[in-house]
Amino acid sequence: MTSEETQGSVIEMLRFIFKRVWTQWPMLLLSLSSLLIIAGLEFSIPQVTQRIIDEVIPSKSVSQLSINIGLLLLFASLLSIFSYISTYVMSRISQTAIVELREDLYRHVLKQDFQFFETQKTGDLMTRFSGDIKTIQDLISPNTLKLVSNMLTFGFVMGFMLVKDWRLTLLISLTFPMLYLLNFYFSRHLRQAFRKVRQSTSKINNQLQASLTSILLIKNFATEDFETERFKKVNTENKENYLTAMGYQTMFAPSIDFVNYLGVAIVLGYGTLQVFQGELTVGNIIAYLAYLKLLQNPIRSFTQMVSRFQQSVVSYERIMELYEVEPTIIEPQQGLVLESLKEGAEFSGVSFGYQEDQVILDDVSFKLPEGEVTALVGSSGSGKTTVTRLLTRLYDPTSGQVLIDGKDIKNYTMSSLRHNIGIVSQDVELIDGSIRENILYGSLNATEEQLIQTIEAAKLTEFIEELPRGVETQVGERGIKLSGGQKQRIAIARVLLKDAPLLILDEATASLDNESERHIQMSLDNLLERKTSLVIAHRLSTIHNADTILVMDHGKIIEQGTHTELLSQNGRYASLYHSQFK
Ligand SMILES: Nc1ncnc2c1ncn2[C@@H]1O[C@H](COP(=O)(O)OP(=O)(O)OP(=O)(O)O)[C@@H](O)[C@H]1O
Repeated sequence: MTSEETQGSVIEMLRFIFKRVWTQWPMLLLSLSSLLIIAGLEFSIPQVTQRIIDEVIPSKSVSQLSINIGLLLLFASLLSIFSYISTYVMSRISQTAIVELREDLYRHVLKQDFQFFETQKTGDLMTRFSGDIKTIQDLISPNTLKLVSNMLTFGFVMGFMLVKDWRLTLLISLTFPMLYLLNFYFSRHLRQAFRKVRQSTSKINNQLQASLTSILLIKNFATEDFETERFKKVNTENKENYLTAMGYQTMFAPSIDFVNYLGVAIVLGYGTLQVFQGELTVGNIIAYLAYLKLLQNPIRSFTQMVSRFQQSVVSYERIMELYEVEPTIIEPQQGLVLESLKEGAEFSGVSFGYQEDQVILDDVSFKLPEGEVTALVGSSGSGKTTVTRLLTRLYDPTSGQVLIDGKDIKNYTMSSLRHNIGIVSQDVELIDGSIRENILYGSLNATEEQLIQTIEAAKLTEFIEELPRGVETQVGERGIKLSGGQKQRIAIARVLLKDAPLLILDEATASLDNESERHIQMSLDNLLERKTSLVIAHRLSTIHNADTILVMDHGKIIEQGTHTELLSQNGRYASLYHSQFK
């Protein structure tokens, strides 16, 4: 990246931050006015010191001394009070801005297409939310504001010194270009180094996330050492990147210090010569040394800020990358609200691929008539789950239409469409909470009575009654404390309670033993009787009674009919069926 691009990003970042803090302008104004007062006070204190040395000491006047010491203490206490105000107010501004940013980003990320989450690494997303936002938070900090107050003081002091002794001021100013060059050199390297640190931190998070979510796989295959070795690699990479960054950062401060001492030497050397000639007083030199510090402070904190800026720009860009992603599955401008299902759903000439030039569904057409059970069977990978993803608009077809009640589903608002569809999928997803929270998820207004009826219908009553804490039992992260069948039944209960008119059961009875399957099948049959449904099953025994069975192969519907019709056709369905029941 060229330095112009870097500057562009810095300016964009500052604009971005400014927009976020400006909404709190009264607070910001309060903080800034405190800073102005602080700058004035910092400038005035050396004046008092100089007066004591040059005027009070020769006059030997105790009353003058008391007045000046009193003034010094007054300035010092005001300095403390205003520092407190500006720091506290700035912390509030920063916290408020960051909370809003985090919320905003969360909302933006949740809005993204399903595909975004399938391709994005969770660990990387987490780093952007935690680490990168924290870096921006550090930038909107009291320390940054301190830089503003230092700069104000710098302005006061430079003006004053130029008027007092322009030659000395110019001599000190000679050190400024050196500081600029040092800044320029280090900032470039620091920026690149911190980008690498962030990237390797993301890798660590990804690896952690991947192994913690696949812990069962790791245990079963006893791959702990293998995983630890992989972790060691990314961890070491992170250490090396961090050390490179630290190398630059630690070289940075001493180089700046050296140039600062050069300034001290100039003031002492030039100032003492002037005292020899009677042009300056000792008080002047002491005041100038204090002022030199006030000139150096901003540069010192500026140099610290440079590294913070480098990190922040990297983080800012990573956050912006997230903001720049826009969902492609979007709501219509004035979407129709799907109230309920009247005619049913239909796939009309639908083709689809997850990537360009990929054909997963090839000109698929079929109907899901209202109130009927339609079953979808076919070999693994033939595209059954993909059909359900198009029906719920997780993806849009590349060509053709998915219709509900005769209208393309793209016309409906996303929430009304999804409210009308209930899904029990292959991979049951439970939230980390109680059984109650899991069943009520999505139907928060359900009554206690409805909850009990649902538990009964899903054949969960006995299981729940045996638990010491009943429905309040925590299911553990990702339902780890439950059996596959229990999880499945909770998921079925959740959909039962949602009471959506269109149901998708994707291998809904997959993890159930014969006993529970019979139980659940009964309640599912009751449920299906009144609903329009699409049932995906590998076990053909579960779909005998379906009104229509669709047979899918390599993304095409190759047969269609009732169980008896399809058996008599002696085609693909018949051979699948016989292979399961011979
Ligand atoms: N997110 C994805 N990105 C790319 N390809 C995918 C994705 N999801 C599925 N596929 C591919 O699409 C094809 C159809 O997958 P799908 O899950 O629809 O099959 P299925 O019939 O439901 O299989 P199964 O019965 O095994 O669940 C498969 O070849 C699969 O590899």
